[in-house]
Amino acid sequence: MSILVDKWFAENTFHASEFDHIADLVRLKEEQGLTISLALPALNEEETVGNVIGTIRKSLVEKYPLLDEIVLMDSNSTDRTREIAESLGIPVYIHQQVLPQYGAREGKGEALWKSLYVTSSDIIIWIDSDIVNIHPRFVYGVVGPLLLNKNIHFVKGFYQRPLKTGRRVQSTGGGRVTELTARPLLNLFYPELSGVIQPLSGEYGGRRKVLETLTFFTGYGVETGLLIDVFEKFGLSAIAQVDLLERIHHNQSLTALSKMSFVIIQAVLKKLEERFKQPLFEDINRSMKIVQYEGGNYYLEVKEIIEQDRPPMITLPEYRAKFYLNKETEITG
Ligand SMILES: O=c1ccn([C@@H]2O[C@H](COP(=O)(O)OP(=O)(O)O)[C@@H](O)[C@H]2O)c(=O)[nH]1
Ligand SMILES: O=C(O)[C@@H](COP(=O)(O)O)O[C@H]1O[C@H](CO)[C@@H](O)[C@H](O)[C@H]1O
Repeated sequence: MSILVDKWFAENTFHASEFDHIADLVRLKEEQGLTISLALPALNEEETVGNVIGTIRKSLVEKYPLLDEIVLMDSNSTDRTREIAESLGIPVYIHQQVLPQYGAREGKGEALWKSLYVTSSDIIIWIDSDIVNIHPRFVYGVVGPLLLNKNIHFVKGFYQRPLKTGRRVQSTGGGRVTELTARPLLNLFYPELSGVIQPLSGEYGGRRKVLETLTFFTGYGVETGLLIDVFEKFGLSAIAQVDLLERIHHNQSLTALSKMSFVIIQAVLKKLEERFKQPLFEDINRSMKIVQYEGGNYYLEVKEIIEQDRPPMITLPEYRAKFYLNKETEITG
């Protein structure tokens, strides 16, 4: 196993600087007849979303036509996120209003799942919209391996992760759920994925023909579930990772990340049930007691946190009608 992981790590780990001749990427994209969409998940990101959109669009749409589409997939923000995005002229969707016949669930994964439906390209890239040090590399670095190697179907970014708490910024320390929950669990149960440096990174993407076949967890389990599913269905060689240098984002509180961890553990347990084809954990407790401390007193806040998933987008008739109807009629005549 270790040799397999080391070989993968050597062969499928890239650096963003390998792809900074963006004109070459555009040429590769056109030679392969591919299109590329960027979907931005956002929940109350008014502080950063405008700079994220402006920076990426200036470099990767206006200067170099690498991206064919940029959309914002909003989670019903209550701040100016949508207003800012609309003022910059990009399509804005509220995920709760997309495919309403399937209901609306809270969460980042729901936004990403529905972004498959509203975008149209062969390759979909996601980046978080709370990136403080945004740079085009967060997108072209993920696109690069997909254009370089047709056998790579899914690319994850990785980076140094400073941690900003209050006014203090430490050069490392971020990625707390990654280091304390996700990577330990993957090392325990999916050691083949132990070479993935940032399994939870929000900067990643892949080919539509792969992503549309995967289930999506609707909350913060989405990254974990997709990574495991791509590995299980397409193999480790279908996955690559790219060094995006450093990412500074809005760090959530430890309490918020404790809930995120609770979700990610559920995601791994669900994937284990699928691997062993047995309902191993269906009766586990999903009502979390969260310790709160206020005014010198402790109390327990009880919150039910159940990570749900959505079926592969390809199973939706609405999706097939949008992407395959012509092909189906071509075949059936
Ligand atoms: O229900 C949600 C929760 C989060 N996000 C977005 O998903 C990205 C990552 O979320 P967050 O920053 O909360 O996670 P963290 O990076 O702190 O783990 C950010 O762009 C959020 O705005 C979203 O679109 N919908
Ligand atoms: O990597 C992590 O531990 C968490 C929290 O990061 P920080 O400790 O606030 O830097 O952030 C990631 O996790 C989320 C759940 O997968 C992703 O949605 C985020 O994009 C990613 O930043």
